[in-house]
Amino acid sequence: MLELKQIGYWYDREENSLFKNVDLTFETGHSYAIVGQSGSGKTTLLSLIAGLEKPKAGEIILNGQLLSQIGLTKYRQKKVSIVFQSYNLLTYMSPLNNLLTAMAVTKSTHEGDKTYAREMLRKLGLTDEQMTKNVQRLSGGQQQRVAIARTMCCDAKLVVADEPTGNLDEENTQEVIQLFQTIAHEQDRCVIIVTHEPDVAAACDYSYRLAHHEFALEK
Ligand SMILES: Nc1ncnc2c1ncn2[C@@H]1O[C@H](COP(=O)(O)OP(=O)(O)OP(=O)(O)O)[C@@H](O)[C@H]1O
Repeated sequence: MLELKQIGYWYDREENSLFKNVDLTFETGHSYAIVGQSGSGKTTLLSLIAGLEKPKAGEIILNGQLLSQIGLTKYRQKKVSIVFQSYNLLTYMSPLNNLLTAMAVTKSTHEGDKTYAREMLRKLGLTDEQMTKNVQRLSGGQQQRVAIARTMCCDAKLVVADEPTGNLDEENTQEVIQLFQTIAHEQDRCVIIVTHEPDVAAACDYSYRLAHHEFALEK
């Protein structure tokens, strides 16, 4: 589904490349962890995959189309969905309105379908009452579940997450990992997670380690 071909990236000078000549392939129906030391460049790679930055070398190809052909704006709107450590919800809205807004902005096939949005939130463990109160009144684990439900309401087959369990306790971490597995396996999406947590990496189908400017498949 997603191919990275000979990707290289540096911030200041090419001699200081975080990584170069990276060839990676990601498929729908699977989850992938990206692990590696702090500062090695994991978030940077994710920002290239999310279309937030352009690679300095190489090409990113989605279903046979170059990202530059798709256009980064369209790519970010329709093709990729991002889950952040800090949830990034619209804090002045309810969970339900967060989902409806995302569905409208991304022109999801479920746009305007309140019943579907409610069903996703219910599936992720929110009560009818929690769905309609301000998101800031929910716990961190509940807010992250809303962020994941938002992804499930959008059509993007590619889901990227940067330390999505970084703010969660052990129990919520396990639940969130299972939700990502459901998104990958039951919704046939491609899930790519940057994580420091060995448990999260172990739960993913595959794990790539970034070390010495290269990615190696660990499992
Ligand atoms: N906008 C920027 N300008 C210059 N250097 C940057 C910028 N963003 C990140 N860096 C540097 O690039 C390197 C990789 O950063 P990145 O955040 O991708 O690493 P990471 O592996 O995700 O780290 P962590 O696990 O600590 O989040 C770091 O040395 C960082 O200081």
